[in-house]
Amino acid sequence: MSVPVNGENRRVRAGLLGLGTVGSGFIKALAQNGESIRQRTGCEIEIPYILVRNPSKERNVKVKPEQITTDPGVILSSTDIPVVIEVMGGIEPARTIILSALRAGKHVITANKELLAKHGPELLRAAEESGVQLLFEASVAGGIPVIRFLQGYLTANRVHEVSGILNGTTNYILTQMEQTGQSFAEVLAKAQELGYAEADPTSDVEGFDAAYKLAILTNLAYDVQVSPYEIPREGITSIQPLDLKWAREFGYVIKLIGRSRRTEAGIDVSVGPVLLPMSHPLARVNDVFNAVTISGDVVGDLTFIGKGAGEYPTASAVLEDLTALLRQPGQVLRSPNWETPVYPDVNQEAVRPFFVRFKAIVDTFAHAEHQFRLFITRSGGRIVRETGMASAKEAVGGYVVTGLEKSVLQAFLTGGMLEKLLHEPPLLIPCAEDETIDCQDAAFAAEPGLYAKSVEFMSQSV
Ligand SMILES: NC(=O)C1=CN([C@@H]2O[C@H](COP(=O)(O)OP(=O)(O)OC[C@H]3O[C@@H](n4cnc5c(N)ncnc54)[C@H](OP(=O)(O)O)[C@@H]3O)[C@@H](O)[C@H]2O)C=CC1
Ligand SMILES: N[C@@H](CC=O)C(=O)O
Repeated sequence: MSVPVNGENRRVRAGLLGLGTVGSGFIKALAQNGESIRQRTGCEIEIPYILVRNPSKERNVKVKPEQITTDPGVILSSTDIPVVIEVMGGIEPARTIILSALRAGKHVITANKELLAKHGPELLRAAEESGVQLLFEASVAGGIPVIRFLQGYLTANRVHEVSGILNGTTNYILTQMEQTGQSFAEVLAKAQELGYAEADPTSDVEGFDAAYKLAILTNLAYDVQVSPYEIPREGITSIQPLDLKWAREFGYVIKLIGRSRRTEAGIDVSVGPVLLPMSHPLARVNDVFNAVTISGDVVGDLTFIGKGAGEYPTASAVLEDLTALLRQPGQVLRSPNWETPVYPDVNQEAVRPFFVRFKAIVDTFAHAEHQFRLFITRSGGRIVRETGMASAKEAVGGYVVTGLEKSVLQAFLTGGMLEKLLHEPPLLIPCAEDETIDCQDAAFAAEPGLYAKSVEFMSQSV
């Protein structure tokens, strides 16, 4: 099914699947910029049908009642609708509808990272077989054109690393918890209100959403197929305002980072919280902003920063995909090749600094801490930063430990005697490799006690 080429001054009908945060943003942005899009592409965009689940729901955007439908068939069977825009989310029925649209010769634009990460190869194959485009700029990092960059520009480079802040909700939560001291639950509710979070926010806070996006970026960057199920993943639900406060006192901020790197053994890929030194370029990327750094062998490092969620940034990516189709209805971007499955290289064990926090009732804390110090010294590690506080009932300590592998620390913290002494599971977060730690280690060696601060027991509650 063809889309009119530039300059034909024709009307293009697109079917919209979903009228939630992104769908409404799309309609509003189209109303705002439809005329300038027409001038630039020669096409007037018309949305004859919008698929929703609940037709009687009140909408925060103006659409005509006759546009609303609950039947995807009206869009799929219309021969004068060459483009389908899927912003409904979830796997089914989105997968079946997109496959039907592609097989019916319609171009598809989607924001659905979960679907792409889990079923991307099947969808891309269907698009190729039908000679149509499957565009998905909005699926990663909201308004940042990172897909376009990987797929449309970086063809001559060999990319060796892709990393960044890939989830707006968690970045918003971490920033707001630190800056306002509000609880996790309060800030999450605000992120939902702002339209940043997924329909089930577990996907955001447990790191699934970032893993889907990282799988898409990894597949595009290295022409492989990494399953999101294989990506080692940790979320932010165990992080408390106190951790963010102490991290800052130690010279860090906590960010949820997705990172994939080509190694000899395959792809080293992971999603999880990391303490970034304040000097790190991503340390100042706050609130709903995302950042993606791509490292190519010829170009070096490129970092993109922009809003990663919310109605307008995401609508912008969807609308840009649509205008790209109108301007260039043939092959818009390099065909992705996601046919070679690779398994993440999960055996990477780096000796790097780690932030550790544990809590115990006051009576047992001193014993727990003594065991911890003994273990660190005997294992050849060092505590280079420490702090703590206590109330009448419980005490908590925060530390930066160097010289040990994660598995060694983890085995001690979660197994055996220490666990029995603790109030709640301990927190263990890696710190980004950075020269400052080495410098501080040197100072610490020269002047013991300069950085290791004795635990202050305060009367305020923990
Ligand atoms: N929110 C964001 O910032 C971003 C979201 N995305 C992705 O965009 C997609 C949409 O997200 P978002 O707009 O936030 O989601 P919402 O939950 O706000 O909206 C989903 C819309 O799809 C409709 N819908 C859902 N399931 C069905 C179904 N089975 N049949 C018919 N209609 C259905 C809903 O109908 P009804 O209104 O009647 O319930 C609703 O209008 C998701 O894939 C998400 O991951 C990507 C980037 C950013
Ligand atoms: N829930 C997602 C929305 C955009 O992809 C996020 O918070 O990043």
